[in-house]
Amino acid sequence: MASTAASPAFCGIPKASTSTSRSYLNAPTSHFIERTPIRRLGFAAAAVDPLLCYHVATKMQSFNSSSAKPLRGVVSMAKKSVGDLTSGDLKGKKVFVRVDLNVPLDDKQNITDDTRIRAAIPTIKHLISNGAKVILSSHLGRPKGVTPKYSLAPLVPRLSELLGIQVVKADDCIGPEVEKLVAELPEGGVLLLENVRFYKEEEKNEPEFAKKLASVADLFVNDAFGTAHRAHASTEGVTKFLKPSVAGFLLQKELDYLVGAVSSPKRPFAAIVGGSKVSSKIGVIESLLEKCDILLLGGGMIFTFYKAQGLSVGSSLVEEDKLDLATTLLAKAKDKGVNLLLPTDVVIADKFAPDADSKVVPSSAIPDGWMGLDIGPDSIKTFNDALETTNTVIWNGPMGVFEFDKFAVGTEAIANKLAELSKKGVTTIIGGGDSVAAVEKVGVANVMSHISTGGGASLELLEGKELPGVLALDEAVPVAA
Ligand SMILES: Nc1ncnc2c1ncn2[C@@H]1O[C@H](COP(=O)(O)OP(=O)(O)O)[C@@H](O)[C@H]1O
Ligand SMILES: O=C(OP(=O)(O)O)[C@H](O)COP(=O)(O)O
Repeated sequence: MASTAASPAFCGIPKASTSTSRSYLNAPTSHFIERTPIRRLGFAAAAVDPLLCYHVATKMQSFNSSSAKPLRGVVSMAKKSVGDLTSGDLKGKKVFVRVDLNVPLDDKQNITDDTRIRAAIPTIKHLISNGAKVILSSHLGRPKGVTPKYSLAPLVPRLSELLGIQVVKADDCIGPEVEKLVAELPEGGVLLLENVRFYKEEEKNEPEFAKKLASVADLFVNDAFGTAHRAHASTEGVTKFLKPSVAGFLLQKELDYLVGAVSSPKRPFAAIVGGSKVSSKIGVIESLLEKCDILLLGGGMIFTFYKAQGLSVGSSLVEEDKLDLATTLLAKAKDKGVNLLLPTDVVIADKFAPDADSKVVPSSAIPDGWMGLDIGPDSIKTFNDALETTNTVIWNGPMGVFEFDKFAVGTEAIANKLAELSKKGVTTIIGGGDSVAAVEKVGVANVMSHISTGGGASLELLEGKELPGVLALDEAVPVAA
């Protein structure tokens, strides 16, 4: 399924050969709005060297955006790593491992991008080779209760193939069946629990639920960087019941790069925010205004801003309860002198489909019944000109519904621009499953400075927020000088 030719940027992870766009063409609209369908990763598997830096900076504070000096206030908080654990710590031990296997599945439950599975492998292999009994936990999508299409069952064959052993799958994530399967697990065996979000207690981080999850294990490894910004039972709650609780290799690598990159960015520093998780990400814009010199908005994010300005947006994606926030953000950008650019033209469609009728219109002229699915050519030019002046760019969220070729132009143009800038020495950071999928689709992922598995997580890091899934982990024992 996967080619074996690993590019330098992918640091040893075999690259998937699956197509990422066609497989979404038959997906219902809700698929695109509800969850991020494509996951890609860069560096993760790379350095699974236990002697890597364990000092993970997890806490950042505000800094002055207008300053050309390095950003200040990054506090380093060293976290214990799975690489710190000896064979003696692991052999025969039941290890609860939180991974982010939130991969896209097509209508037939085929995995259309296995990057996040591949990204999880190094930590799991390390545990297996040290004789641990591995209990894997993940979410998939945003199910409301038990929802068969969000079962983790379709992941078992690929996981088994990549690990070279048969992974056992539980039908639940807690309860007697799980206890029995864990009891039967041999040293070096792997059990995959069912989607942890089938329980509402997961996202509520209910202690009793966390206790039940933890009850089958001896220690905890968190390797789910893409979910590290969520204080959920399986990311944060279980740490109250499992000691040690340590960082996995992927989590560690992501933080090592991202914290360094955003603590002292070369300026001008630009952020590009798009995609469809508007309510999750619009709040990030406020803190980006404190940190960035240029802010470019695209994707499904923009219509809430247009509507807040009194423009009609047809049937485009809008978060009605964020209109006031959008107005405030526009005013704040002006006050702070941040160059916040909204697209001046958009590609609109008469339906959410790859074969929709489409046309380019000014942002102020979206007719009723039409929806904006991409940024237009004038906007691409304006965005490219603004990006030309930058020295660091972080991008999360596609500029349009790039899964449909007709609406992929804006996203592909930005991907190409960032590739061009990267080759000239600009630091380019791409975060989020779909954004990374987009640069992959264009074939320029390899030239970017950093490819991250987490969109929301990387933005929250940039915001200066503490990631609860990291904060809850044990602190590293200081190394003697
Ligand atoms: N104008 C738009 N309307 C609806 N969905 C959009 C629009 N622009 C982009 N999207 C969708 O946003 C999704 C990605 O959003 P998001 O999950 O926030 O990004 P990431 O996975 O990179 O973090 C894609 O599936 C894309 O189709
Ligand atoms: O896909 C994810 O985040 P991302 O789209 O921000 O990269 C993670 O799996 C977290 O999913 P969530 O945003 O449903 O908590």
